[in-house]
Amino acid sequence: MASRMFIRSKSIAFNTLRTYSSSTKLVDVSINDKTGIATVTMQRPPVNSLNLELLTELNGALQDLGSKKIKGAILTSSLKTIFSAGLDILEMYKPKPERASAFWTSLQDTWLTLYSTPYPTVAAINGHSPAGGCLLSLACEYRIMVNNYTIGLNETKLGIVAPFWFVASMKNVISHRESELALTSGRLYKTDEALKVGLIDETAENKDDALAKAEKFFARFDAVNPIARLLTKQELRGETIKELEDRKQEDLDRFVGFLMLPAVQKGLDVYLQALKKKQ
Ligand SMILES: CCCCC/C=C\C/C=C\C/C=C/C(=O)SCCNC(=O)CCNC(=O)[C@H](O)C(C)(C)COP(=O)(O)OP(=O)(O)OC[C@H]1O[C@@H](n2cnc3c(N)ncnc32)[C@H](O)[C@@H]1OP(=O)(O)O
Repeated sequence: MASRMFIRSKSIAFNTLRTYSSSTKLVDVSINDKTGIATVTMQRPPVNSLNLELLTELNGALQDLGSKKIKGAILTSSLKTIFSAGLDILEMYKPKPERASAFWTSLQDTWLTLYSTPYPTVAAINGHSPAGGCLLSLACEYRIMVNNYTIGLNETKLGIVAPFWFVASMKNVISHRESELALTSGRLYKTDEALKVGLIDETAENKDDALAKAEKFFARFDAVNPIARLLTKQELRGETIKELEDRKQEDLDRFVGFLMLPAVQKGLDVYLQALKKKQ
């Protein structure tokens, strides 16, 4: 990507741990030379809502890492209290069909990339993570969440429906029963509740604690053959990936068609007004 800036800073004393860094406007990537761990940071204030541009940059960054020798990648946020507010509602509210198609395709592609990375992935969830934010976390292999925030697939609360691959992402992590209860009611779990049902794997005191715990997770693979690890991951995730690949166009058509329904637009309008009135 033309706007991407590559910096190699081996000789800079204050930055010796960050020998590779690639930063776009919305996504920062740094690789710690000592640990081999990449940190991918979403940085779209105020809430890291996932619009076409953020998704495109995120997908590009995750793909680039596939060609580097890294031990693992951590997905996190630059914001103090929000991991990601999910899909940018403004991409779905009164959309132009071409933009809506490009937007949804970029979400499908980002999920496919993240769900199938050759390197291990951890979501360091350092803030609220509703809907699309939860989806990104679910696509990682391990989730560590800072205390006192919320996470879940709350689509029904917006009058929209989580597509089959959102549902599959959830069902591959927590039980079918718990998924049904959570998705139909649009439940957002607090950190400790999410831990109880297995939606997250560990809690953390703060972001630094989450990053330290992510490093420990990657260390589990020190004594594991990387090819065996990757083939096992592919075996476990392959069916879900194939289903979206096979049904990509159908899923896109459903999304765009769904957005054009007056009742859906009305629901989004009400939700947006409620968000704004909150202050
Ligand atoms: C069978 C057919 C299937 C077809 C498929 C069809 C449809 C499915 C499609 C998609 C699935 C959807 C997935 C989603 O991700 S939808 C998005 C869901 N997200 C949310 O519900 C989160 C909403 N936000 C919040 O709850 C809060 O903002 C927060 C994240 C908890 C942060 O709270 P805080 O108090 O810190 O901030 P504010 O609430 O004041 O927000 C600041 C500012 O940001 C705006 N904003 C918040 N979230 C979003 C968002 N997701 N998109 C766009 N904008 C957002 C908010 O309105 C404020 O704006 P302002 O202008 O007032 O400053």
